[in-house]
Amino acid sequence: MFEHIQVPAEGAKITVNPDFSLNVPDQPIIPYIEGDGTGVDITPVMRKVVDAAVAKAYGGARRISWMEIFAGEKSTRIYGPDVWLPSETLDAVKDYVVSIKGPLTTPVGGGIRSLNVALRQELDLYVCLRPVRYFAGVPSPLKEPHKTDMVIFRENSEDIYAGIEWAAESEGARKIIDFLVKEMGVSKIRFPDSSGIGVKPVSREGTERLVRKAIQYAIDNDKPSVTLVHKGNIMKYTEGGFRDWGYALALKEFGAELIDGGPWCKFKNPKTGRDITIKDSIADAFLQQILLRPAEYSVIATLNLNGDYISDALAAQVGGIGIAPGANMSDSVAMFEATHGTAPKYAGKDYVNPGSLILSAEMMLRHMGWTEAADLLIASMEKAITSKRVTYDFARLMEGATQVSCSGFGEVMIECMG
Ligand SMILES: NC(=O)C1=CN([C@@H]2O[C@H](COP(=O)(O)OP(=O)(O)OC[C@H]3O[C@@H](n4cnc5c(N)ncnc54)[C@H](OP(=O)(O)O)[C@@H]3O)[C@@H](O)[C@H]2O)C=CC1
Ligand SMILES: O=C(O)CCC(=O)C(=O)O
Ligand SMILES: [Mg+2]
Repeated sequence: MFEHIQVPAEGAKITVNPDFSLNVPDQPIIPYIEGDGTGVDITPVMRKVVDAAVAKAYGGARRISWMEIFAGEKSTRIYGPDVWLPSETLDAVKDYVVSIKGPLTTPVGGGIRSLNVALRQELDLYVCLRPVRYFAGVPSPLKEPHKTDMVIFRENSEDIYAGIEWAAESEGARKIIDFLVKEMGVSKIRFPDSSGIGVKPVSREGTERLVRKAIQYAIDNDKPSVTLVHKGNIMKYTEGGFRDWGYALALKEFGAELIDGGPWCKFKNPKTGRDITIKDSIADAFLQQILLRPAEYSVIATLNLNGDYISDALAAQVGGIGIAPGANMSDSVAMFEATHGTAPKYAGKDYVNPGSLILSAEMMLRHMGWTEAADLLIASMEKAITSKRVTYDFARLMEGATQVSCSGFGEVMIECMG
C-alpha cells in the first residue's frame, strides 16, 4: 500500500469511534518521523525510554510497534530531492490516528515553507496543545518556578503563521498592493514599492473550535480560568475578533455570566461546581504578567503566532525548551512533537536533552489511555532530574550536576524506572 513506508508485521491500527474516543489495541502501530537536526539524537532515545516504560508498566502485555514515516531531509534522500512531505506520510498520520514526530527544519527567508505548518494545515490539526509545568530540581531563572503551571491552546490552522505572503517587489506583492491602494482606498502602506505583504486570516469558526477545546479542558481538568491572549487593541478584526468570539462562545455554549458588566465572565464547572473564569489579556502585557504573577494564569487560548512566542517564553520559565512537550490535534488525529526545533549546531552529537520529546510521548501514552506507562515516565523524569544526572542545558545551571549525553539521560531515566 505504501511506497517506502514499511508496515510492521505485528501490531494493529488505533481506530476512532464516532464520539472520537479511541480503540487502542495492545500492540498499536505508531508512526514516527525521526526529524531533522537533533531528531537523529532524540528520537531513538525517546523510543527506547517509551518502550522501557511500557514494558515495565504492562509486563509485556502491551507494546508499541513503531513504524517509521518520512518528512524533511530524510524524505528527500528516500523519495527524491524535492519530496519534503510525501503524500503517504500524510496518509499514514491520518490512518494510524496517533503519531509522534521529531523537529523539522524550516529555512529563514527563501527555500521550502514550514513542513511543521504544512502537516498541521493538511491534516487540520487545529489545536497545538503545550502544557508547561515545573519539575522539582530543574534550574529556572524564576524564584518560584513551581507557580508556573499553564496549558497553552495555540490555534494551529490560521493567522499570519499560515504563510500567505508575497516577497517585496514580486508580481504578487505588486498586485495585492495595487488592489489595496486602488480598490480599497488604503493609503497607509508606508513604502509600497518595497513592501513584502502577509495576510492574517482569523475566523470565527477557527476561534470557536479552539476556545471550545480550551474551555472543555478547563472543565475536565478542574482548572480555575481560561485566558484569551490577543493583540486586539491593534489588530481589531483578527486578534480582536478572537477575543470577542471567545467570550461570546463562553456565554453561548457554556452558560457563562458576565462579571461586573463584562467582558470577563464565569460559569460553574458542571463536574466540580467550582467557578471557571474566562478572561483576556493583551499579548505584550501577558508576557510580563506570566513572569511577575504566573499563578494567576492556568489555561491559555491564543492565536497561532502569539502561541508560538508564548510557548518558548513559558518553557524558559520552567527550565527551557529541553523539556517542553506538545501535541497537534484535530478531533480524531493527534501528532505529538517537542516545542523546540532542530538545534542544528548540536545535530548528531548525542548532546541535547531528549526530555521534550519523551514528555511529548508521555502525553501520547496518556492520550491512548496508557496511564500507567505515562505516570512511569513522569516519575522517572522526576527521579532523573533529582539525581542531578542531566544534559548540558540543565548541567550548566545546576550546582553539583553530572553532565550526561542525550542517550545517557535516556539510560538514567530507564534506571530510575526501578
Ligand atoms: N516543531 C518543529 O519542528 C520546530 C522546528 N523549528 C525549526 O528548527 C530550526 C532551528 O530553529 P531555532 O530557532 O534554532 O530553534 P531550536 O528550538 O532548534 O533551538 C534554539 C535553542 O534552544 C535550545 N534547544 C533546542 N533544542 C534543545 C534540546 N533538545 N535540549 C536542550 N536545548 C535545546 C538550544 O539552546 P542553547 O543554544 O542555549 O543550547 C538551541 O540553540 C529552524 O529551522 C526552525 O524553523 C523550530 C521550532 C519548532
Ligand atoms: O515550523 C517551524 O519551523 C517552526 C515551528 C515552531 O516554531 C513551533 O511549532 O513552535
Ligand atoms: Mg516555536
